[in-house]
Amino acid sequence: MVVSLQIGGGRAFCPGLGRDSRDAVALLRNSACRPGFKSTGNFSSKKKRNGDGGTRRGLKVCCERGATALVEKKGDKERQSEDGYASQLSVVMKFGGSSVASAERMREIANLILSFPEERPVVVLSAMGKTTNKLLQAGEKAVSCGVSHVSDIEELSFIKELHLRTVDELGIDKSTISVLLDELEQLLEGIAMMKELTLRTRDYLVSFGECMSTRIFTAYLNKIGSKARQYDAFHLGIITTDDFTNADILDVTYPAVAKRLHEDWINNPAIPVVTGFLGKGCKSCAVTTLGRGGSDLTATTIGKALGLREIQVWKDVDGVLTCDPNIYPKAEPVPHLTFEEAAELAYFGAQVLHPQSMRPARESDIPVRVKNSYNPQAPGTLITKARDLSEAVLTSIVLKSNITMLDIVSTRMLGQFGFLAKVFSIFEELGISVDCVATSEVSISLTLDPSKVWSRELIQQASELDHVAEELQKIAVVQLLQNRSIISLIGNVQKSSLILEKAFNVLREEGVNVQMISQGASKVNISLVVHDSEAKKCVGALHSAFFDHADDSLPELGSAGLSQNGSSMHSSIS
Ligand SMILES: Nc1ncnc2c1ncn2[C@@H]1O[C@H](COP(=O)(O)OP(=O)(O)O)[C@@H](O)[C@H]1O
Ligand SMILES: N[C@@H](CC(=O)OP(=O)(O)O)C(=O)O
Repeated sequence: MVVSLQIGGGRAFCPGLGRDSRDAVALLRNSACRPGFKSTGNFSSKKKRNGDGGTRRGLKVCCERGATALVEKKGDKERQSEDGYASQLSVVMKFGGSSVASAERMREIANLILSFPEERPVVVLSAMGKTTNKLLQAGEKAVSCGVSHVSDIEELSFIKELHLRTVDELGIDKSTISVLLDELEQLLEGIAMMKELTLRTRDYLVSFGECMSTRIFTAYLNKIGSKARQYDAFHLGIITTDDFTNADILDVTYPAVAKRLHEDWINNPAIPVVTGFLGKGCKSCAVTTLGRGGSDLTATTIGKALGLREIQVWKDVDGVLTCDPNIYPKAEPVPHLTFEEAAELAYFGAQVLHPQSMRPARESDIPVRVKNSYNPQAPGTLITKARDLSEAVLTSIVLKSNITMLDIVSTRMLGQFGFLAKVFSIFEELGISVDCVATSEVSISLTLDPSKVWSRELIQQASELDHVAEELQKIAVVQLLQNRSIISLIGNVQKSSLILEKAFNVLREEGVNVQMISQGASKVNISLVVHDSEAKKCVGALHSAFFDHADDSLPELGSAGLSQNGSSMHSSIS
């Protein structure tokens, strides 16, 4: 593109500027500066008064001779990072464990990143392959194996071998990770000595995975001539609550991360490579983790902090699929989702996205693209604020197994007020999170969120459930139903009657009794609770009915499932 750039009187003008001002930055950086004015790469956003009294946003560009050019921005509103600067970085590219599982995969990922020369990415990485699980298993074994046997722990040998082999195959220096491997062994010896693995230690233990993968990848990028800089999230400014193993990101994170990445880039541009999944506890200052799969949340947090154009999460599947492919292999990619649909899908158990990861993206309205690092040509799934739902019926089916359901029937008179409040105050007091709820005047069915008790010991979970039942029994008859599954139908709930009719026809044909139905205020999700033993069969049959024939016409009418109202079935469709 020919760009006429005049620098003089503090003003530069680029006619035909591309889709946003970052194009101008790229042009300036490369060749567009007038001879004698070489861009220093120091750009910041500035508002300029225009003729009719309004303001237009432009880029203040500092050039080598100290001249200042103002590049007018036309078109879209320019994105601002949390520290007020226009970000020089354009996208986040997050790669999950399977995308960085070996030296070969790391080479492919490096090529993939470099195949987008127009992008200036922030790279977020998970630990290599199964490293996180192996670290946790090693920690469990260390508790009981005795200090002198730590070096024999199979998982420790696996981790050492994998990382040393990777370093070797990539031709980078062993010292990149050897200190960390020594520290890891010492930590396991400490666990063996103490004979305990606290949640805090567990987080520190798993952090070795991301700390090693990012160091290896950064060294490799530098080796092949692409300047990169490694960051540990806990030193970058990702500040969290002190809820070890399931920490929440605090708002102070956004300006801190923006400032650090921005300043480093200005002083010495290099591709930032950040550890996913990790943070720093606000009070403890110890390493925390964001819950399993938390690197997705790291990516969207950085995207929001810097006000980037797009957040990409690269996985081992062609995007978000109509169903978990491990449950139903014929699942197909969903081209477009809203933040709300994606959040609901993740929250109700689709492993493909971390449950909290959509929040920062939605708050800053930054599109998230889910792509396949094994098949980069596949279009993937685009997640945005809104999409055309006029033709949409069902988007995806999600299965969450092994959940506990409670049927609670009041022992007081019909219509007794305060019953629901009392029940929920018991859950609040005990710090237990509830997933799905369906109510009538004197009874409640609900399911408990397993992710919130995921980190607790099984034994502790069992005694907590007993405690809940004990408290509830003071005001109600309580039935604890275990081994249940929630099947969530994510879709256009404007068509809920069609979805329910079709779904219940299918379930009737399968001879399955639904034990609870819940449709929340989000209007994108209808949840059905069935017994674990029937759940996979139901998902397969529902998928065939809704997706495999691409035929969403009304099913034959019949006395379908809505007329099944066993004692524990509630419908709270609003
Ligand atoms: N609806 C779904 N769409 C896509 N993948 C799903 C879905 N439900 C479950 N999965 C599983 O999620 C995996 C991808 O998520 P994850 O393992 O966290 O990726 P990564 O480690 O690359 O971030 C897939 O391999 C697939 O087995
Ligand atoms: N390594 C962490 C964090 C993570 O996000 O992993 P992945 O992107 O591979 O799901 C985990 O296994 O939970």
